[in-house]
Amino acid sequence: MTKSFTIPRSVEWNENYISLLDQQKLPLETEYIELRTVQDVWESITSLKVRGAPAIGITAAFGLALAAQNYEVESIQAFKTQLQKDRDYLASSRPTAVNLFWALDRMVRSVENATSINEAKTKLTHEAIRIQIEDEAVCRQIGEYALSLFKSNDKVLTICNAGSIATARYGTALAPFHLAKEKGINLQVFASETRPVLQGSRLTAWELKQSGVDVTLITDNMAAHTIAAKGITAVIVGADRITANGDTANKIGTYGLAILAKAFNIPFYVAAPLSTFDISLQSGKEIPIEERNPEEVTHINGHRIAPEGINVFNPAFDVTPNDLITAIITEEGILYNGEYKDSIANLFQ
Ligand SMILES: CSC[C@@H](O)[C@@H](O)C(=O)COP(=O)(O)O
Repeated sequence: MTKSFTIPRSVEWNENYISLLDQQKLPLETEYIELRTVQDVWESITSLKVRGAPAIGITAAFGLALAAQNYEVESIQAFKTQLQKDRDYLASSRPTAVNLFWALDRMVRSVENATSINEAKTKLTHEAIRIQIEDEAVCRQIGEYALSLFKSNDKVLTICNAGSIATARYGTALAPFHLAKEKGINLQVFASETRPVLQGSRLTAWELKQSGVDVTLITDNMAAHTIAAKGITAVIVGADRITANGDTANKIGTYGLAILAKAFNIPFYVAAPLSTFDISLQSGKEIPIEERNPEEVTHINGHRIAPEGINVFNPAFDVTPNDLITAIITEEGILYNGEYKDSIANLFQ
């Protein structure tokens, strides 16, 4: 029996505002907020109301289109100067997910040849909509390729939320689970809660449950025991930036799961669109890793759980070296360990 896809879009364009699913409020409230200024957009990205690499890029693209609608400038040159300023401002909202810069730069490029302000405004809106529509198709294709790596009754571990709400639709690492549900294939998912801000328990558990996927929540420190006790057959994760050699930045904790997968001799998959690759960087050592507010570690839901004045280290991402990654699943196909340098270069020729 097939089942249709029910997860709502997390970002919607509405001509003079952006409607955004506030991911900070999930799973307790499904609330949409209205972003009306470029500052609203910047704040929503920084505060994780929208998060997940492709969704950040989509929101920023709409943010630039939105900002440009209100420019009070007299010439197309002045328009482009203001656009570049807003591009740089939005680019400062988060440093690690390369989709943010990819989407913003694509927006700026889309008006390179515009000769009038009206033409440029229309082009920006169309480009942002295209970025969202393309991402949905890309995610579905990633899901199909990823699903081909699993068999019925597999038990798969994931971390963070690389799901529908982190993209235009379907997600990357979660796409195969949504598609399996549509096709009536049974996959069992184990979601790691993902401290400090709990994207696994708040978002992945919510999203997969909404979709009717068989999902079990664990805390992050239960991963090794769960792999052994439940017979996990694979790990799949998303990505925020993949360098030319296949090194992959993703949510903090991903690297540890890759080491566990190797220790247990099970495959470790990364699922990501081409917009997440940064081939200007040769290795993961060059990826800027965001460090966030210590309060994310010392507090849960506004409640202090650590002593006042404690030293805190709060990196939001880690980098998994390419040799620990069994395969990288893209919309163009599956890239395998040992060939990343060549296969990634080929993708961008
Ligand atoms: C399809 S989303 C891929 C990644 O962006 C995701 O795995 C992740 O690490 C998100 O981190 P977040 O800090 O929630 O934006």
